[in-house]
Amino acid sequence: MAVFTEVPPEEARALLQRLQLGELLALQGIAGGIENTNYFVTCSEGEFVLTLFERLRAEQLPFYLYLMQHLAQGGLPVPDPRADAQGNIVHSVCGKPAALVNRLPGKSQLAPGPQHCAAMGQTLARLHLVGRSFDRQQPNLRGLAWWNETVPVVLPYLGPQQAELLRSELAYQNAVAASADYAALPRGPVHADLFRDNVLFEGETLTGCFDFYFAGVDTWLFDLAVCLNDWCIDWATGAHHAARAQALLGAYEAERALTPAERALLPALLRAGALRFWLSRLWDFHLPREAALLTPHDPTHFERVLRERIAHPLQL
Ligand SMILES: Nc1ncnc2c1ncn2[C@@H]1O[C@H](COP(=O)(O)OP(=O)(O)O)[C@@H](O)[C@H]1O
Ligand SMILES: N[C@@H](CCOP(=O)(O)O)C(=O)O
Repeated sequence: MAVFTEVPPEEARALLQRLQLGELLALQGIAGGIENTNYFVTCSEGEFVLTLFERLRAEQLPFYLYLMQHLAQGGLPVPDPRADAQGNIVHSVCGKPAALVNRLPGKSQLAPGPQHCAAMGQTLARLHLVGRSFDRQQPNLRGLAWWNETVPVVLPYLGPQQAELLRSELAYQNAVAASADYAALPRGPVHADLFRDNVLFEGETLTGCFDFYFAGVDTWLFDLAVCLNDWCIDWATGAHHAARAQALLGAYEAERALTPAERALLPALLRAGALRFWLSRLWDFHLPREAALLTPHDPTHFERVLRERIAHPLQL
């Protein structure tokens, strides 16, 4: 994690009191994640996760928190935010906007096999389908507009070959986004960061998906591409892993078949998914923030994934 803000026990006790969750038994900073401050909270009413939002504004939070509530009510294994007696699910802790959600069981599977990938594909398709009846709107704030703003910020830190790749990929993605096939892609709420470390398993059963704080309305295909780029590659080289990808895509399509436009644009959106995380990792690496427990992610990994996706476009 990151603990950007140290939460004194009395602040946690005050929140538990407002939410009628009983006595604080333990408060433990979490070493995982890079965006927000997270603590495991144990109290007489159970186990929870307290998140203090460090970069997001309070007005952005209802979209994420109500989306989680909607998906949880739709039967998906996602955290359900706790409300106070007035029904508020955005709280304030240490002067920061905060949420308290149930702690999901299980552990991340960082070396998933085809069965785990199939479970991920099935859950992702269900998430998309249940999300259709969610009526709030918020764009993916790490989408094309953000890429266009961020490329000039990170370019000065790059060597000539990296800079050329970044510029040419951005131009390519702007052209893709202007195409008729792209306009035809089905859209809805997407998680947009469903990496292995944001998913929990017990054995081969998927028991949790969390960290919805990059969610937004975007193409379902982008969400699928983000998953494939993390779950279904050779993690050392960034190369496509056919068996895991077939498992993930097959299980996804058993719930929702891809449209012709989606099949046509999957190679382009795999590149988009790699560009998005190369950019955010470059930003975090070269323009880091202070935090008590923060391990920045390696940007060169997604440069490799992007080069792989360009050199070997996926044929469905
Ligand atoms: N609802 C949850 N249930 C169980 N563990 C959680 C939950 N939310 C967060 N975690 C744990 O906290 C860690 C950091 O959370 P994450 O949302 O990834 O942080 P960040 O928003 O900073 O990226 C995760 O790796 C996981 O171990
Ligand atoms: N998954 C992203 C970064 C976002 O971190 P998370 O801990 O919030 O998932 C990456 O790997 O770059």
